[in-house]
Amino acid sequence: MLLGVRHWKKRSESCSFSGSVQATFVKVLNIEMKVQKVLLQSDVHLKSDKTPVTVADYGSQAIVSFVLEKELSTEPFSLVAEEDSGDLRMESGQEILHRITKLVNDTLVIEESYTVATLSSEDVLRAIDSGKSEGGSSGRHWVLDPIDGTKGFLRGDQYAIALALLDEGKVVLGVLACPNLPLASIGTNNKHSSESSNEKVGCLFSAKVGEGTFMHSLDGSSLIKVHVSDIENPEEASFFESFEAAHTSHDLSSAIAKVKLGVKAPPIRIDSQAKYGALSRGDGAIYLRLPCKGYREKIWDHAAGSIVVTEAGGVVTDVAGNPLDFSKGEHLDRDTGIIVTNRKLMPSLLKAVRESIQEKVSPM
Ligand SMILES: Nc1ncnc2c1ncn2[C@@H]1O[C@H](COP(=O)(O)OS(=O)(=O)O)[C@@H](OP(=O)(O)O)[C@H]1O
Ligand SMILES: [Mg+2]
Ligand SMILES: [Mg+2]
Ligand SMILES: [Mg+2]
Repeated sequence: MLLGVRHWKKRSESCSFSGSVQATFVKVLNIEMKVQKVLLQSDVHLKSDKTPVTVADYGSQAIVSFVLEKELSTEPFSLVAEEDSGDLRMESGQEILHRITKLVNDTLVIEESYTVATLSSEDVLRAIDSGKSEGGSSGRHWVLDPIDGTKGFLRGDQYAIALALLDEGKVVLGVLACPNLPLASIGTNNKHSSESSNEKVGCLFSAKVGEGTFMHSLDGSSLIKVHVSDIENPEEASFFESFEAAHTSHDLSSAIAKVKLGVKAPPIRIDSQAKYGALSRGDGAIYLRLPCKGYREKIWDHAAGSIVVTEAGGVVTDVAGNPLDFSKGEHLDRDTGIIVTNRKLMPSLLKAVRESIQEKVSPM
């Protein structure tokens, strides 16, 4: 763990992102893993868009935001993050706010460099609302998904904590923690394999523009540079997609992968940006995300994952083949879907996607 933290610190100095932020980030993970085990139904709430949010989502956002702001006290601080305090400020939100405040204080006490006076509920609300920035094409903005794949988190499956840095609208840093992702490959196209890490679970991916992608184990015992699969024949590629059928069209991706490309392996369906992490180390060669028409993707669902993949040699585009544009505020500006693969497979994948979408629009 410490090895990963020191490594990150060295690579990130020019971006004012110190190792203690990373260390605290890892502490947040440990708390989330604990919360995941004991989570009570009463700790789960539905937001206005009917998606779930838990004490762990709010607690994670408060801690990461609090620590980042402290670390970066000498420069303007801007954070675009998923959660806001609206529901917590209502009468009905007081009980959950109390539990979040306790969780945040319990976590910060463990991290000695942040032992401040106990935070009040108002301090916690303020920390959560630090994430209200809108982002955009100028200056620097941190982008945080405190728990990506909340539905996976609640099932005890995959989830991620995703933090990225935008500079003039481009992603320049990303860190993706996947506490439930095995260190060993979960796919068939694995470039990365480690005999000794077969049983271990918990990976932290980090990427800085121009410097590649690294995978750290959460216990700090290993650190490796990772690369996407170099498979050229689509038939041999395995592909990732969302676990939740409501988040992507499983039928359309099956038509693209099986029918058009001849992919033989069944889809690997996992929650969250853990898909980007797994693809960056070559577990599979393709990630297809084809949401319902009208769904607008948020930048925090893709910023960290996309740099983790591109720095590992992969390509991330919309279905027209254009790079994702993170400079337009909290939404990606297109609603057409996202495809991810290696450079060799991208032309045939793009062609297959285009044809399948066309056939869906005008069935024979
Ligand atoms: N309708 C719809 N379509 C597409 N995407 C949606 C939709 N609703 C939600 N979301 C976002 O999906 C995020 C979860 O990531 P995945 O879809 O990759 O994972 S999974 O569906 O849980 O398998 C999830 O992230 P979190 O809210 O951080 O969990 C949402 O931002
Ligand atoms: Mg959510
Ligand atoms: Mg998310
Ligand atoms: Mg989230």
